Amino acid sequence: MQDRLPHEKGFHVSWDQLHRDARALAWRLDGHGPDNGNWKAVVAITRGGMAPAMIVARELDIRTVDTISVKSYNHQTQADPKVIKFPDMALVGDGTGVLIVDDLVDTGRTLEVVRAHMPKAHVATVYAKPQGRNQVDSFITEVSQDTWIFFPWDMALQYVQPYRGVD
Ligand SMILES: O=P(O)(O)OC[C@H]1O[C@H](OP(=O)(O)OP(=O)(O)O)[C@H](O)[C@@H]1O
Ligand SMILES: Nc1nc2[nH]cnc2c(=O)[nH]1
Ligand SMILES: [Mg+2]
Repeated sequence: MQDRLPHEKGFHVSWDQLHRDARALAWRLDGHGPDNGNWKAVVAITRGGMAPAMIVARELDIRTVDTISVKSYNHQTQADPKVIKFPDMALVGDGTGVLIVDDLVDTGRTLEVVRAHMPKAHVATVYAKPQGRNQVDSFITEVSQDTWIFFPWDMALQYVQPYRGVD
């Protein structure tokens, strides 16, 4: 058995796939906000949540978009998550009517920190791993805990050797 090829070592998400999955997330959330089905605002968890948050906000016609910046991973190694920039807390309050959007939940530690500041918000991610799934109210696709998800902003198209490579 050969070593796995680079494109087999994780779950690789294209821009197109991300767009479809973020739209599916918006479809799931549509009409479920607390104000006659409407949501008050979207808060993206930077940086990975920004692209999905933009797509969700566009689909649900939510014009108020803010960010919360959490720093935890250095490449694939996790440190203690820290909030380094808060959203406008006067706007988001306890989180009622607020959609918090991130690209994925892995261990759930990032969301644990974010939820502590907006306990009534609805948390939505596009992808979820089992360990962090309970931190999320809505998600689209689950992958196994040992899968690394590669996002389009972290990748480039490149040549790969065929399975039966030439010597
Ligand atoms: O559930 P957890 O184990 O806490 O991991 C999930 C978080 O990790 C990644 O962000 P990262 O901290 O790498 O920063 P980035 O979004 O700026 O790339 C991802 O975008 C989530 O926000
Ligand atoms: N890109 C990426 N960032 C992460 N942060 C925590 N888990 C992951 C993952 O699977 N992929
Ligand atoms: Mg992130």
